[in-house]
Amino acid sequence: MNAPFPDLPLPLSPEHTVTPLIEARGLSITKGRRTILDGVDLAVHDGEIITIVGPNGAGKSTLLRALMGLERPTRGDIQRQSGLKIGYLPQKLHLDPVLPLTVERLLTLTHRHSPAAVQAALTEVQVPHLLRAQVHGLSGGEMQRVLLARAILREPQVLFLDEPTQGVDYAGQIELYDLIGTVRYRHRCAVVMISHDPHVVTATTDRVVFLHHRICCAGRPETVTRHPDYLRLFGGAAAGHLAVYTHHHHHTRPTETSDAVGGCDCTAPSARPGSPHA
Ligand SMILES: Nc1ncnc2c1ncn2[C@@H]1O[C@H](COP(=O)(O)OP(=O)(O)OP(=O)(O)O)[C@@H](O)[C@H]1O
Repeated sequence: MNAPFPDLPLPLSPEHTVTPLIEARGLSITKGRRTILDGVDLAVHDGEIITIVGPNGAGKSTLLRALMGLERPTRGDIQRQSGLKIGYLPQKLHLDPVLPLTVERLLTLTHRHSPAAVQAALTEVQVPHLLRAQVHGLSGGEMQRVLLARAILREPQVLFLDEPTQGVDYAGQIELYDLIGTVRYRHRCAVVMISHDPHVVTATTDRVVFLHHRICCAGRPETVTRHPDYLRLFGGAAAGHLAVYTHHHHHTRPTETSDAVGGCDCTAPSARPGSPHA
């Protein structure tokens, strides 16, 4: 596994370590009587890869959508750098299974891009041959690469990826995470992604945020994966996998990421009134 562009230090410039691209403070979202997010503080800095992990229904997609501005906070606020350009790979794309749709058309459906740009994006995600393929005939891994191409075509400053490796086998997942790492360097963008498989992702990320409606712990992958709350939910096997698949990217990170923070009460469901566990 080669580290892409290992000589390029990140974050990209000192001022970016000070002013985040996006910052959520005390973010809470309730739907009906359910608390989906509860007092989440999270800053996204230029050039970093943040991975949000957590069990089903923990609020990961809701947090991603809130950071993008697609969900309104019930409490707290989210600051976004003005004119911020984002790219989004959604968890589900609702496409009419009856209508024929080529990859080329999918990539230009909502935004105009030159044929050269479309071809370049497909080449970057290593599926240049799929330009004229029908979307409905793509494999899971091909579809995720096409959706990644669609997201990077917008030259985003922040790339939001909601489970980018779903439907992809284990070896394919590692390749895809490597590709995401390369995209981050090539496009100089931050990446915020959700993963269901903390085993694989930990080595490709600068910072892991372990979410269970609130942030249970956050920090560098090797620290979070040893956190008692993390081990309680994902099991000790996670730490073992980390040893198998480890990158050694030599770049700097914002200082706040240097240690795991936080403590989770997710094993004490009824601890707080109005908690989502109640
Ligand atoms: N509009 C809504 N109304 C009521 N509940 C909702 C709504 N949207 C999401 N939820 C609930 O909020 C919880 C968090 O959903 P979310 O999709 O953010 O979780 P997640 O961590 O991404 O889950 P998964 O890993 O299964 O994709 C879920 O229990 C979901 O059913």
